Amino acid sequence: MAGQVNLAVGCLVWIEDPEVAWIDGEVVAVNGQDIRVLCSSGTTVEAKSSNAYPKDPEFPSCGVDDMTKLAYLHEPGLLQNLKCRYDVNEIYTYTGGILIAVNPFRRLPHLYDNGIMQQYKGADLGELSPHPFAIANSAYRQMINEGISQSILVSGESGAGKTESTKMLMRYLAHVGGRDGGKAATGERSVEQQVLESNPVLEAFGNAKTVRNNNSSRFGKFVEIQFDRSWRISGAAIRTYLLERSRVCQVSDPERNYHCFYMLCASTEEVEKYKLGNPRTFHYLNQSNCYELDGLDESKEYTSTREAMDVVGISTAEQDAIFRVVAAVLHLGNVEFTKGKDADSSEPKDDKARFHLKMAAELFMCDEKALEDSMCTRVIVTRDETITKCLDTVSATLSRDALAKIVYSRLFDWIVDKINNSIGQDRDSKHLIGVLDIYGFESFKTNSFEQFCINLTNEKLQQHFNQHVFKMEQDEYTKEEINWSYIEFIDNQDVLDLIEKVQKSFFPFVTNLNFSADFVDLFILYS
Ligand SMILES: Nc1ncnc2c1ncn2[C@@H]1O[C@H](COP(=O)(O)OP(=O)(O)OP(=O)(O)O)[C@@H](O)[C@H]1O
Repeated sequence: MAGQVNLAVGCLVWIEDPEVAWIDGEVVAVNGQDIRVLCSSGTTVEAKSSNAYPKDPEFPSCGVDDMTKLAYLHEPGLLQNLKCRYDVNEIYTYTGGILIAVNPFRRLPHLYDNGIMQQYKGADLGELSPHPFAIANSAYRQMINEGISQSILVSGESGAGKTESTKMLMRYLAHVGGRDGGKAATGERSVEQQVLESNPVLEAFGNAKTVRNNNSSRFGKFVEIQFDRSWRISGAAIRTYLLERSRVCQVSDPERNYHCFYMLCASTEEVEKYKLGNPRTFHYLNQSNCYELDGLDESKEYTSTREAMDVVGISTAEQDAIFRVVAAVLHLGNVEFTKGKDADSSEPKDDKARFHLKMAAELFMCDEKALEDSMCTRVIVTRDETITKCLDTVSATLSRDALAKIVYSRLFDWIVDKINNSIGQDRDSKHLIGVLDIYGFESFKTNSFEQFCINLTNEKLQQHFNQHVFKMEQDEYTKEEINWSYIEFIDNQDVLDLIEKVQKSFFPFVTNLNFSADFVDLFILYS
């Protein structure tokens, strides 16, 4: 859009600003490609006309509830609209059939009560103010009217509010499709209640404090809500993707490891039972100086996580087993290595390392020597023989961390399976609504491989968004025979090539861990 409009004195424009992103003003002089702009802040700036974007003089002061109503669809125009709405507490805005949510960072309970849910029931998309309830309602209606399953994608940067939005979508679906009365009368928990109640458990093991978000989901989640012939919820399944495994043994300041580690260390009884202690004494936690979260009592969190586990059908014995593994992972991280007797070999460094090795083995319920060997040696199987090769201290440490990551991610998968078994799936269901909450990414100098994958998938989503919304608008204009210059939407080949490369290089490794099915699905979803 920039540079395509002839600017004359008196035109209103947007100019990029390094501090506030965009500033608006009026063109007061034009000299070829150079323009002088008197900004609304009172300053005068010189700019190239090719870098200026036209500003709509008739832009309504409270903005518009659908971006496609804007005169100019460029970045400053979209941001201005979102900001105007945000200033009057309107955090939701449509772009065609897509809902944009701006994180309010404070509770707005009046937006989500039962009365509001009731209002959206049956209303057409666009009839009422933009809202996640409207999106969920539209998916539910379309499923009924067209008889086909629906999916809702929730995407955005870390801390943008995806999980909160997902919870609102689920609450609405539970409201319109739930079996109120029925099971509740018998004291049994309904499917929708169980799906909502599984959140605290998943968050305890899959969420962590990051720079952006104190409760950041470090995994992607696809919740499938299944419906019966009378369009009532009859089953559900939670599928999780791409748990950030590297966080188990690598945490950068001021972030934290997964919440469950700190909760466990705060429970006096368990600390004694599992020979734990202050989080500062564990290598997997003390790489960062952040141990506490403002306003959060970890020992209370531990109790509520166990209560939430009761609710989703995880027995007390299973809960004990889960936390035993969490404690074992902490002990494992403290097993340091020193050079062994043979060349390029290694062994536990000292008595302290031996103690943690013994504890880890005890808690994993495995043989101590076998656990040591699994870290200090590598077994190579050839056609003719089996060779056991010693590992030096660096390789043994890498083996230890790999083991911790695999154990933790398997534990997470086990918990998800357990929740799914308890909720129960309706194998006969022909219709479902899927909600995909793909976890947010942050751009750091050294992103982990998991973050790299997420960035790729989000980039694909972004492309999908651009193509879908603006292509839809173009089609609409064509239908109405409005003169509209075509934009050609070309898939970003670089991104496609990169995804292909990642798939090829990553799958053999992933297959070893039995995660291939999830990855294939994920990539199919976005490819
Ligand atoms: N609609 C909302 N109302 C009130 N607070 C919100 C809302 N959306 C987000 N927040 C606040 O922002 C925080 C971060 O939101 P959320 O956890 O949903 O982000 P996210 O996009 O899922 O992040 P990540 O990808 O890191 O998991 C929440 O803990 C909450 O405090």
